[in-house]
Amino acid sequence: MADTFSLQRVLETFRSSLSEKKEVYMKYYIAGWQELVAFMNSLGNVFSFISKDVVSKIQILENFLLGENRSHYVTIQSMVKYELENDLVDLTKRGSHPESGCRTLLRLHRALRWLELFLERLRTSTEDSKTSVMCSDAYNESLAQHHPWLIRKAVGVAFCALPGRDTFFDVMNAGDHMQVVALLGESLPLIAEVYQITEDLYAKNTLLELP
Ligand SMILES: CCCCCCCC/C=C\CCCCCCCC(=O)N[C@@H](COP(=O)(O)O)[C@H](O)/C=C/CCCCCCCCCCCCC
Repeated sequence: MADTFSLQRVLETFRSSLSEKKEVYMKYYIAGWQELVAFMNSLGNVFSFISKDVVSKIQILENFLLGENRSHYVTIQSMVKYELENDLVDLTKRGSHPESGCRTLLRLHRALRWLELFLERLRTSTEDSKTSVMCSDAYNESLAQHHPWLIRKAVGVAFCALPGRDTFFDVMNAGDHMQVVALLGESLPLIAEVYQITEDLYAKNTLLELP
């Protein structure tokens, strides 16, 4: 992974994650999250409890991707099929498979919706828009409904430490504000497509509420 965050690279990674058959390659999905975590780490220690959680989930998925059953973890579709056919998923309460690929990826999948909503707000924001408000509105509309009160409070505190809109635009390393807005316009449909494909797959297999 390169040192400097680049929105273009996130875009390329999510683009690479989609196969011709519209399956999602785990390798690139994870790589996309690694880029995003690198960005979050650059924001300071107040976000470390969030990035630690994402990193641990990435690690669980990477272990599957490199492990002895790796041939079943090439795409999200093959992972779901393999884990369900072999009873490797705790479907109603946590039991003998508390860290299945399906439940771990579901947590990142929900966060991808937050990202989509946040970036859309950033894309359409004006000079006086506040990143903390955009971030927390996107959070309340997505991830918050899956988090207990304590996490929601801690996340709310972290949002107050977010840098302003100009800093966000600069760290994306995509040129001036107009270029960033254009690149966000290009990236968002891709992120939305990856999200929707995963959402439909999980819905079809009744996996959207995995414990
Ligand atoms: C393009 C540049 C701008 C955007 C860059 C954003 C970079 C964001 C990187 C990561 C986003 C956060 C992903 C959070 C994943 C959360 C997964 C989760 O829900 N975990 C909880 C449930 O897990 P289990 O207990 O069931 O295993 C876990 O309890 C939560 C722990 C920590 C709180 C997570 C809060 C997420 C808030 C999302 C906003 C992040 C703000 C980042 C600032 C840019």
